[in-house]
Amino acid sequence: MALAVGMRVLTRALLRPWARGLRVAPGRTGPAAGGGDGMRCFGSPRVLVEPDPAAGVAVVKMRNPPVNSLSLEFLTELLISLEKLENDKTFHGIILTSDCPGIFSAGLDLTEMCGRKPEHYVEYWKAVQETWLRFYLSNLVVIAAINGVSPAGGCLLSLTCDYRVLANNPKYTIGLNETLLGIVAPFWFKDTMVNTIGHRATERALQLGLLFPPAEALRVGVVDQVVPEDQVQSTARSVMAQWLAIPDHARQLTKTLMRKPTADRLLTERDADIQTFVRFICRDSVQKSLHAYLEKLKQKKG
Ligand SMILES: CC/C=C\CC/C=C/CC(=O)SCCNC(=O)CCNC(=O)[C@H](O)C(C)(C)COP(=O)(O)OP(=O)(O)OC[C@H]1O[C@@H](n2cnc3c(N)ncnc32)[C@H](O)[C@@H]1OP(=O)(O)O
Repeated sequence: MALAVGMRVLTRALLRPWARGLRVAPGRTGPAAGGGDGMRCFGSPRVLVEPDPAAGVAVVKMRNPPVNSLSLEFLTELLISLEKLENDKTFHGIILTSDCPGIFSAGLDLTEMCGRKPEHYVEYWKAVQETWLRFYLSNLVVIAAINGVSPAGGCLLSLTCDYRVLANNPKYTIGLNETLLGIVAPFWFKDTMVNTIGHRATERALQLGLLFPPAEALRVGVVDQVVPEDQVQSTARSVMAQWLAIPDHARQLTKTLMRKPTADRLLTERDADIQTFVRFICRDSVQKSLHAYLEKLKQKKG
């Protein structure tokens, strides 16, 4: 309880400067808006929220084209949407999905980690930490409907969810591929993966930077279910119904029991983790690797 309140205060303090100037998307009644009860879609430029109040569920669609890279602004908007839904007693569950065809999320925004000042890296890393903490510890049931490729930070975001449904498309790979970029997944990325697939599988996946296609992702346990692409949303909804049928207080306390030790490790080492990130990302060799990787992505088109 104290942790939840502390985190809210912290989020508000962290978000205030970034949130300035954020526009709320004009409301419209969407197909998932719960029929005739008049509740409208809301959100922000990069996050569309489709509420279904009758079910107590909101579909949160990431729409930061072209690849839903997790920029500072996008993370801020995601956090604001999450907080808004958590504070509204109508909602007990969120389905996190993408509005960008074929891409769940390309992970952390490489342009936030390249050629910037150290102060920017501090601000960015705080936002990445906060996003992980808030999603990982959310009292809501959070289900990822993974309808696209999901490397690195995109995979991490899905690992904060309580359940992952992946579309069965061989292009939709998922994993923590940081080593392929010449960077190292921080301890809390690693811990989240260990909690999901175990130590040995994580050791292999992280060292080799493995991006698992659907069948492999299911076999190793990175995702809980693989379904035909046109059934991802409906499957996420039926899974949500099962989770929401459990007495909420018992489920929430159990989630906290399972996840708090992992979250506490980052909470106690937060500042040190920021320093580690900034020192690491400022290294010439790391900047060179990231620039070269971004260049390779751009040249792929040519
Ligand atoms: C001590 C701790 C230290 C460090 C820890 C740091 C942790 C980092 C974790 C991360 O998340 S790093 C990011 C890892 N992400 C990736 O490796 C994914 C890279 N992207 C791709 O593989 C592909 O873009 C895609 C498979 C996601 C999509 O492919 P496709 O549909 O063919 O699109 P394009 O490749 O043409 O990309 C379109 C456009 O978007 C830019 N872009 C792609 N990914 C990112 C990204 N993560 N950040 C920023 N920008 C990205 C790409 O450069 C293209 O830009 P244009 O200007 O050419 O349009």
